[in-house]
Amino acid sequence: MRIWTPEQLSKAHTGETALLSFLFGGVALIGLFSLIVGLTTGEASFLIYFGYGLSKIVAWGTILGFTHEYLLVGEFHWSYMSATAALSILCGVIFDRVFLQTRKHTPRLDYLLILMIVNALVLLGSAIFQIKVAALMSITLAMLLYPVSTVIALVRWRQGSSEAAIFAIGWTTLLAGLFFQALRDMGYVEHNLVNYYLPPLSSFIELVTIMIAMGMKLRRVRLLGLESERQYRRHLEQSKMKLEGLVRARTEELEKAKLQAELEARTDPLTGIRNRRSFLADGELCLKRARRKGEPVSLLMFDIDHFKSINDNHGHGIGDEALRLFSKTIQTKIRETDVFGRLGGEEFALLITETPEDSLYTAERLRNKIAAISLPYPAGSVHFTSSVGVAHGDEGQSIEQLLREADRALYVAKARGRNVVVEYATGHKGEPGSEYSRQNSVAEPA
Ligand SMILES: Nc1nc2c(ncn2[C@@H]2O[C@H](COP(=O)(O)OP(=O)(O)OP(=O)(O)O)[C@@H](O)[C@H]2O)c(=O)[nH]1
Repeated sequence: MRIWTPEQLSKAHTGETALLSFLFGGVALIGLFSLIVGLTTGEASFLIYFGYGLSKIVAWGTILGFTHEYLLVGEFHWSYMSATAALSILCGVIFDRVFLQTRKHTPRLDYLLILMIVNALVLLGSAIFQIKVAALMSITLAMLLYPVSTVIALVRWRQGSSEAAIFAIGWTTLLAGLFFQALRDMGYVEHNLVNYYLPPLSSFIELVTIMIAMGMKLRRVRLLGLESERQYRRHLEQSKMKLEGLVRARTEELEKAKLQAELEARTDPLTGIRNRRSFLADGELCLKRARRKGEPVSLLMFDIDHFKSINDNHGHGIGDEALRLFSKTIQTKIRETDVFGRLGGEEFALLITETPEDSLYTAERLRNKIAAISLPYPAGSVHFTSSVGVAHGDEGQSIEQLLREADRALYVAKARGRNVVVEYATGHKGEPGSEYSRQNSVAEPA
């Protein structure tokens, strides 16, 4: 028993009021802060924490007697304390499950938390229906199960969650406060002002500590989000580069295929020289260029003599080889600017920028080279000759006209016994028999 002087009483009352304002104000502030963060970030744990803070204000307000003093004046009943304690336990355990993600990471221990929730509901029911025995049993079980959250927090810490360690400190502080209160209520600890407010203070410290743990978790989640965003961007960049590489490679492939297709469209597959279409196109260009420069142009048309008999006597393979050797021989003896092509079958054409005399000399030279070809054959070698018709582009003819003229000269060459050069003489047009003025006895130019 202690007798207070009025000053002592006033001083103690002021101190008590300051402490209570600090505790309840602090809890209210934390609750409000959680509500705002929960609403702005959409984080469920902050909203539940707001409920937890609110339930603490109600529970401690009732346990410390303020509810009966100010709200339910003259209506004290034990069940109020049980009901508010049940609500506080309920909110606290629901928060633990969400914050520590026990269902996902510690599924077995999670059953104990579910048991705590069920027990809290039983306590609430006992309070509502005022069944004292059930309430006492339920509150005792709740106290026994309280350390489970600390154990789970330590397990989660071992699993790598650093904020779980802070949570464990906070929850253990609360445990210590509740244990101390139980000792005090059972008479093991002295009933004084400090001991009276120690449990709510520990509950307050728990609330602050867990708030820190929540901040840590929020930061970690934010960093994880940033990291995964960075990884996603990097992945996107890599995919983009890969795709660009693929597109580039595909474009190059298509470009190559296009060039190849163009080449094939212009080339005779057997001899590798221009085909008829390509010869006509390039020949026309060559004609125009020569006219623009004032250069003379001549067209030489070749036809291998008795080619059918080569096929018939030695086989089609040798015939093909003869065509290849023929075009190779001509190709190696002409200039790069000359236009040479296979018109079809055993017929070839060559457009050269030379004077009529020089072109006849070239025709004769080439005819001789062809006659000298020796195509190896298992039973010896194959020889062949070629007749040549020459036309000169001196009257502005088109390439087709020149070809027609050279073809007529070639026809005469064949008629004259083959292996000769015959020139289409434009100057004698209209005079029958005299238009093919020259043959293989053309004189070499000086
Ligand atoms: N091996 C082979 N033969 C071909 C090819 N193209 C055409 N020929 C053959 O060439 C021969 C041409 O025969 P003709 O038009 O009668 O002429 P030719 O036997 O040379 O007689 P002349 O021209 O009068 O001297 C035909 O038998 C064709 O089948 C080819 O690409 N390869």
